[in-house]
Amino acid sequence: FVIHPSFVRPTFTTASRPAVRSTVSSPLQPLHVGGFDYQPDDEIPSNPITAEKADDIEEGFTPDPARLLSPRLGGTNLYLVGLMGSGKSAVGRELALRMGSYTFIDTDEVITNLLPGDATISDFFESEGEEEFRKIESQVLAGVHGYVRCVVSTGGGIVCLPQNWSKLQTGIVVFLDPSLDVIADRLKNDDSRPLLQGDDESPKSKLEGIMNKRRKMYEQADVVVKIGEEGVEQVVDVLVRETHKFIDENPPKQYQQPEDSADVGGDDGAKQ
Ligand SMILES: Nc1ncnc2c1ncn2[C@@H]1O[C@H](COP(=O)(O)OP(=O)(O)OP(=O)(O)O)[C@@H](O)[C@H]1O
Ligand SMILES: O=C(O)C1=C[C@@H](O)[C@@H](O)[C@H](O)C1
Repeated sequence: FVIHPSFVRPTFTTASRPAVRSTVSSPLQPLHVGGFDYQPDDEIPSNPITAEKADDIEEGFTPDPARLLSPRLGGTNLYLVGLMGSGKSAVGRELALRMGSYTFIDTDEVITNLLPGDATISDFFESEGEEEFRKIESQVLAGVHGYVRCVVSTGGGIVCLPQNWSKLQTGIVVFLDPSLDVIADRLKNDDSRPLLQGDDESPKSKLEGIMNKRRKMYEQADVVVKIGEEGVEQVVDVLVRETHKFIDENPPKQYQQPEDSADVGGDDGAKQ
């Protein structure tokens, strides 16, 4: 497999390509509609999607909180991390759809599209090894993080390389955390995850070994979504609620004039 770095760019499946990051001056925008307890009279930012929703509010319609996330994020990407089978792709796709103005990107899919012919990630692992895969994955993440308004489903091992965190942390990182039993059950008939192949150990015990090594890294995420038996829709609901909460608790930093400079030339508080 030879992948030239200049080809490591995401290909967008939606008609519109997201704007480049340099157009965003402030990552998180405050929203007058705070979390879920907005009032119908509150001002909604002038964005075609939320403006349309504002009319709905006046008619007593409750807007989808997922829609309300977009203006609060101001273009900031959401990165979903977690073990293989935790639902990053299924949940990420549904989330982007419900947010309305966000594009879904799956880094595993971007990598697969870069491989020749019908080659799969498992083929790449077999022929080039995990270390080479991690290099490509890092390059893909470096390409993806230059775009805004994306929900990014990442490969399960993306958290392992410290340099990837400098990219992930330009966005909000969300850890999807179902139990290992749930994951093992979801993947029992799926042979597309190379790290779970081989008869030496059961898939569940392999998952356990991988999780033991990675849990500390996954838990660096900004938002943790514990998952039981919830379906994809419900997981999106919880993710959206927890992300609103995260933004409430971590409001954008406003520019503040340093106290000293505000006093320059004044009568009181002047420096001696
Ligand atoms: N909450 C859920 N309830 C039921 N099934 C789910 C749920 N989330 C995901 N699934 C199913 O589990 C399987 C694995 O999910 P998915 O491919 O989204 O995981 P992933 O985290 O993206 O995995 P990988 O990192 O290996 O790509 C899929 O068949 C998906 O439809
Ligand atoms: O957990 C992992 O290391 C992996 C998860 C998948 O998403 C793929 O990125 C690949 O199979 C490796």
